[in-house]
Amino acid sequence: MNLRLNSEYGTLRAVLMHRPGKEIDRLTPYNKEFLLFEDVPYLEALQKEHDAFSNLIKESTGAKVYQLRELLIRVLYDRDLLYKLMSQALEKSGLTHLTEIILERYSTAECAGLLTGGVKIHELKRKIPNLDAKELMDPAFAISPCPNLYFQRDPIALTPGGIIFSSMKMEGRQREADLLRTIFQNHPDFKDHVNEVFSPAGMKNPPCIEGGDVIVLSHDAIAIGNSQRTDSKAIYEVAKTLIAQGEVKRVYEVHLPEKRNFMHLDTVFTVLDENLMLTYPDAMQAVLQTSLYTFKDEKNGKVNIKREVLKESLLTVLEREIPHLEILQTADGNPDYSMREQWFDGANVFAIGPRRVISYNRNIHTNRALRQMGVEVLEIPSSELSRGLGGPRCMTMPLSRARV
Ligand SMILES: NC(=O)NCCC[C@H](N)C(=O)O
Repeated sequence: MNLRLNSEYGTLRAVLMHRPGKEIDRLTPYNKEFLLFEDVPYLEALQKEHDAFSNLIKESTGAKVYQLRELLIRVLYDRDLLYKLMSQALEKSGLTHLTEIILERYSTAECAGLLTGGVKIHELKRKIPNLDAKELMDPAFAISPCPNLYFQRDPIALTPGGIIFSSMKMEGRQREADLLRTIFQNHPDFKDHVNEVFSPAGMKNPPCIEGGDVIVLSHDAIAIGNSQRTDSKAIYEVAKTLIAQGEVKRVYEVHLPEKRNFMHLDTVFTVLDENLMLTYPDAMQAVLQTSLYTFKDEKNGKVNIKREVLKESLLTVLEREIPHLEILQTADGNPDYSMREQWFDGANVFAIGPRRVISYNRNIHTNRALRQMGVEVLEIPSSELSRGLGGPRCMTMPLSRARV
């Protein structure tokens, strides 16, 4: 498998997803904000909705759906990797000294469960009666849960030049990136196909970047949101690597306001075909500025890039990049409905092929507008899935698409 993507809409061949589990049941009214949820979902219903989504992908495309849990268990059979991930996970609570005993008492599959679903002190005490963690209260987390793990778009990103390992801004999501990096660098299906464009591993204070901010625009260009989650410094590093490789000629840095509903670039637009985009109309106005990185020169074998601040609106920039671009607005531009539907990720549909998308059923006005434009819209239930403030694109990490 060639872990590179040259479009957002080539027919889907393989995708990575995570069926939500125990980690969702860790959410309470008191920790939901820290853990980046708008509400406390009902796990069983959430799983049913997620199953409907993954089954629909399989039925409509025949694509292989990888499940994160299975990939994780496979790599954790390597004891050294398991040790490393477990002790990293215990660092925040100051309990790294428990790594060895946890590995002794829990099976590999159970350890995968601890790494994704988290574990509390009193739960550990049931398995390890004389647990040495007196300084911590029983209800405290020894390992914090990863309830956002079903948003597989964010811990990595695939570009035409290879893979970006995210460095996640919010504390509640940072461990997700460690899990994904470990899987891709070690799983036999992937490890020999990793061409690293960016990784925070080994950096002291890595700049942040999240997959939801990375969008392939055309054969020559990608856009990266400078957002609540992604820093300018990381965009510069990614642009330098991609342009030096020659896989991408232009990298656009799109400055978004730091607002919860614009958290990533893919919450404000998605690409549905060579020249069709779905956008949230307010976001087009809200974009503060767009900058462009291109090749500058090569000195002593090192490629330098240049950055120019573009004076036009984002719309003009996109229209220049994508000839004959058609823009469809969420809820067909109706100001009330588009605001409502963008909150439930109306602009965040998942393209499974050119002009073929999967969308939340609740976004009825956007879905109608898509159909009127000739786009095939497959719908999934969304009462619970949407409570995490992410949509179908956010929940999927395409690993292979037909080249376009
Ligand atoms: N690409 C995306 O927009 N992903 C959605 C992430 C939602 C998650 N609750 C978060 O706040 O990070």
